[in-house]
Amino acid sequence: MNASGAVAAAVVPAAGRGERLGPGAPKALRELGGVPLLVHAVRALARSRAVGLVVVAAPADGVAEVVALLDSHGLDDKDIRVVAGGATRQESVRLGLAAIPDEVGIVLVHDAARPLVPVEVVDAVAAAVRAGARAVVPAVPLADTVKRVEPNPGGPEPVLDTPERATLRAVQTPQGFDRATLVEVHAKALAEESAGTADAPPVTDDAGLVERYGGRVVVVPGHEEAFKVTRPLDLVLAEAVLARRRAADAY
Ligand SMILES: Nc1ccn([C@@H]2O[C@H](COP(=O)(O)OP(=O)(O)OP(=O)(O)O)[C@@H](O)[C@H]2O)c(=O)n1
Ligand SMILES: C[C@](O)(CO)[C@H](O)COP(=O)(O)O
Repeated sequence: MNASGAVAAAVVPAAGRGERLGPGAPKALRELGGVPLLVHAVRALARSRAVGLVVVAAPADGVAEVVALLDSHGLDDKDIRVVAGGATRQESVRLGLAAIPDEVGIVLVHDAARPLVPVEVVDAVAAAVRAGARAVVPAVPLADTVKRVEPNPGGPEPVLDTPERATLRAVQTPQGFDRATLVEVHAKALAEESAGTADAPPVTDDAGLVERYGGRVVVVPGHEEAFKVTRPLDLVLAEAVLARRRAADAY
């Protein structure tokens, strides 16, 4: 714990291209309400008293730009560091993690692409790790029925089965970890990839790595406004949510 009472550091992977959002700047630098997604995401973390340090993994050719951007949005008084991200989300997280001082025991990983996560979710995830869980994910129940299919791009896809919806959750970030656990699973994954012995498909989140190596992951309630800006319609929704918050003077 540092002098401010904060117990956790956060890694913000922000080095993605945002291909699904369409042509333009890297997604983290695209604007929502006139402010880059990354700035919203960092502010959301900085609002939490649990978070004492934020490490941003920026596009590799955009580190100086991201430093200037964060400064110009008044975030220069926080402990925020910027490192070069990698070719995959997993690599960006690993590079961010390497920049966290050894004494930090709890690490949150939060997508720059989830700009509107409420501070209550950040606090709840950090509190669950502080209470002893090694890996914590916020998640929400699904609104749609989900079917597993045999992929057949461009054609009809035979349905294999329908998982029971009550047992499914859509997983968000920040995900929270005991630091040693997160460092260990990232190191194992890197070793397997380097040796060419990885025998499972790449994971899409950090908790997935913990699961892969036999660790226990628990879910806490997420929030519908913590959705990820992935496709153009998500940006339309995010603008509406932000406008509502601004009208309510919450921003
Ligand atoms: N090489 C990468 C790829 C992704 N990310 C980050 O991981 C988060 C979640 O990824 P996603 O939303 O899938 O972002 P992109 O990879 O940018 O999206 P797309 O797949 O549409 O290109 C984002 O904050 C993104 O910037 C990252 O830091 N480094
Ligand atoms: C980490 C994540 O946001 C949890 O839902 C998600 O797995 C990222 O996946 P993506 O393929 O990078 O969109």
